[in-house]
Amino acid sequence: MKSAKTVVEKHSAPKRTTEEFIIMTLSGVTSLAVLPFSLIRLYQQDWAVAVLDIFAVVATGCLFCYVYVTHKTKIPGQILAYLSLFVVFSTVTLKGSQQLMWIYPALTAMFFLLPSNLAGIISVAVLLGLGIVLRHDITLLQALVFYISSGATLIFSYAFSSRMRKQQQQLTELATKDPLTGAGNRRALEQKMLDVVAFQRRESQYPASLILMDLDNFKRVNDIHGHAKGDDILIAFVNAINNRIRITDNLYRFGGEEFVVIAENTSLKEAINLAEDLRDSIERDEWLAEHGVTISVGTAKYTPNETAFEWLGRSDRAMYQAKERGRNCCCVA
Ligand SMILES: Nc1nc2c(ncn2[C@@H]2O[C@H](COP(=O)(O)OP(=O)(O)OP(=O)(O)O)[C@@H](O)[C@H]2O)c(=O)[nH]1
Repeated sequence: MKSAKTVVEKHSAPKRTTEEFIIMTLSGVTSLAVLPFSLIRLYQQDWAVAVLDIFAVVATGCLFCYVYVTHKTKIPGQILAYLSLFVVFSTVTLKGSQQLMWIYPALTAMFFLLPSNLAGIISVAVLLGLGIVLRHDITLLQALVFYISSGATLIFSYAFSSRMRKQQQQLTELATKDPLTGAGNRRALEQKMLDVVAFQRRESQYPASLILMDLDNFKRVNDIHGHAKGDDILIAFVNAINNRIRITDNLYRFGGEEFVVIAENTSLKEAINLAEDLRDSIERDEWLAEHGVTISVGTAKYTPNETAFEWLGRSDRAMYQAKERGRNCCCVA
């Protein structure tokens, strides 16, 4: 059994996610890049385009500040994507083909702000729309150059953004999942506990409980059946627990044969019932029973002003109590 003492207690400043970085870069650059043009349009008294440009500068500036302060990205990303297209489309409609080159950065940005397939569909629709708007303004050869160059931009952006998202997902899994069992790893557990404790300090009316499970006499199980079978048992155990808990509950591997369920919005009574259900489902699992697998369980509800370390420590002590009572049972802190 591992000690609970190494759980990180420090609240580090939240780091910027890739999405935040992308939206802040795009909105910041757009705001600064369009600013001189809005001033030129004002100077030229080209009011319609000046209003559009000033609108783009202010809106993208606001989006930058909003993401900087709140760290939220979903809605700001969508707004930025549609806003860029709207401004480019409107400027081309007002000023003609001389404004067409703005479509290239707008198209590229779309693929990093919206899901790749949606961005692809919208981009094709916008390119067709621009073709209709400019049908009397450009020659056939110019149209051909425009469609081939914008099509190439579109394909490149699609390929690059899809690949980036896939790699990002793989990296996230590597950083947060236990490679053997697929349960959340210790780092993910620590982060989740800090998040839950922070939430509990704001919204204490929603109870949260920890259920700490330790496989009994696992050393002996390994000695009898071999280490490889021991690994299979850990995988089967995680599958059995995942089949029983709610989708909103989270299962983490805390140490070698020690696992934690964080049950949010769950009272102590409900958590005690769940802990007993989990213990029972492992005992009743035919294959696990064949290998003599049982678990000892410690349950603790979050109490106000407690740190994540203290909370986990209480559930750890409850689990030790269960071991002392002869194993294959549940105790409450
Ligand atoms: N197969 C396998 N075994 C592991 C893994 N991680 C830890 N273990 C084994 O789990 C065993 C844990 O042993 P102990 O901490 O002594 O605890 P225990 O034998 O389960 O005894 P109690 O917890 O007191 O019931 C050790 O033999 C570890 O080698 C793993 O990833 N795979």
